[in-house]
Amino acid sequence: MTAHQKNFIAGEWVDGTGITRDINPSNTGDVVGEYAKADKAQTEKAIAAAKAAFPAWARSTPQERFDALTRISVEILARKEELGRLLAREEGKTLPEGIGEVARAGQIFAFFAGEALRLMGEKGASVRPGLDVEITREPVGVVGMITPWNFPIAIPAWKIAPALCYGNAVVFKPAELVPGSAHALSEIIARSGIPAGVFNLVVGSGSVVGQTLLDHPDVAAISFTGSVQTGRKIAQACVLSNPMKKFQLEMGGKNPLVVLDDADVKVAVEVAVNGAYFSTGQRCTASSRLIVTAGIHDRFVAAMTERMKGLSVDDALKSGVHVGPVVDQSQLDQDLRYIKIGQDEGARLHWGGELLNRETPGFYLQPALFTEATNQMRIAREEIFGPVACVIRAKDYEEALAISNDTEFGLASGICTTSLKYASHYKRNSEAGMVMVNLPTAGVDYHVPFGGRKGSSYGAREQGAYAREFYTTVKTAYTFPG
Ligand SMILES: NC(=O)C1=CN([C@@H]2O[C@H](COP(=O)(O)OP(=O)(O)OC[C@H]3O[C@@H](n4cnc5c(N)ncnc54)[C@H](OP(=O)(O)O)[C@@H]3O)[C@@H](O)[C@H]2O)C=CC1
Ligand SMILES: O=C(O)CCC(=O)C(=O)O
Repeated sequence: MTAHQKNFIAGEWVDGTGITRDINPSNTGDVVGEYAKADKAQTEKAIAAAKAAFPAWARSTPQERFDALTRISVEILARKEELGRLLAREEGKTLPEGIGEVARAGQIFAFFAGEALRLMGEKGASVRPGLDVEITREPVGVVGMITPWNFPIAIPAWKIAPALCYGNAVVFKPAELVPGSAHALSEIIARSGIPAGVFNLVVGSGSVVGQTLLDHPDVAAISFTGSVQTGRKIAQACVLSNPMKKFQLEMGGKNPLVVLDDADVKVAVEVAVNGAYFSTGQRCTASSRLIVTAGIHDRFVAAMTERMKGLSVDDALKSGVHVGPVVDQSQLDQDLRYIKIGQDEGARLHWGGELLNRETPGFYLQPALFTEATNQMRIAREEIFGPVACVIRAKDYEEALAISNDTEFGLASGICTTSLKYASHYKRNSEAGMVMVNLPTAGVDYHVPFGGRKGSSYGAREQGAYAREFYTTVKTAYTFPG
């Protein structure tokens, strides 16, 4: 077993007060690594280091920030196979999915390297004679990042890259389940030339490290992705802290995919299988409600079942595998609990849903498809976060749209149709932050905004140039030249 990896605080690699073990969900006998766990005092040190380093970094030139972010991007992209393997081994995504996610992280850093050069202010005339008005953007300060396990490198990248780009200092708390990718990313950032203290890694639990970030007055902002339950706690803590913190929350989804009578069945099945089951369904953008109109329903379900029979569910690192394991025992228990709930509610478990034995001990679950579900059932209303989807029959487009919007979430939505009229209508009327036509609800570009409505998201959008809303604060300056 490898020696344990350390946290990065004030430019030094430091030991923690405990150890967390990173377990491979494809083979629970395989320990990916051991990582130092920080406590409250160490988290406070990281915050103090970030606070001390912030003023100089805030005044660094766009060229310095461009250079550092470019170096990070270049190294991530050069090592995408190796890092993708680490990611697949610790999280259970398939190897191509892992490599794809790492590449996306590298591209995100490249994008924000360019953004450092593009940040401009505005200058205008005052409504009062002889005065000038300038509007500029300044960094927010120390930003705490609390990230989930399902995208161990892309989500940290899309928070850390814009934070550094706009001159903020960072304290990064990854999910305890996936410290390996977070540590590898932190090593790359540590050698990028960014001054000591500007970036800090503190691995540890949400209740200790996360809570310390929330409680500390020197943390100016929190960027969070994870469950709705934790998101609510974070919102309350940020509002009650003194001074109040800026915060953004990216939370759950119960994303609908509408399949209309006029859809190309082959396209619809590919879109649905990808959206519902790839990355083991562990995406907040996953399509877990398949809303299918009556005229295509039976053909769609039959073709979907055939396609699902051909999915290979196995060790994430094996070639040719389509669906890797569930991330851990607790998530697997949640998936199985919901499969039972669906059956008890009267939905029909049409295909899959059983535990699978493979060569190595892992959390293998056959992707599950429910039919005869209604939108009132818990399996259609609550986020399961696993390879479980349900088909809901709709009589026509209007009913499908109404069901699609009848949810407390609003992250992503999709429609499969060959009709321009319905595609356009759906894009305008779907109550989601991201709408896809003939494409899976999951899988997005890195240079455009990401986020949702209703219970899915709170605060400014992430990714693309829109990220500057969260990571900068606006200043309005008036000058009377005399
Ligand atoms: N929408 C999304 O993108 C995601 C949704 N989920 C949903 O959440 C469920 C549970 O997953 P899980 O990873 O446990 O999600 P959580 O919301 O519990 O965790 C997300 C992050 O928040 C941290 N955290 C937990 N509690 C606190 C707290 N009190 N204060 C500060 N930080 C905290 C976690 O730390 P740590 O875990 O290290 O203790 C982790 O880094 C999933 O089954 C799924 O339904 C999960 C991941 C992503
Ligand atoms: O769909 C994607 O590519 C991103 C999804 C995501 O960020 C998430 O599931 O947490």
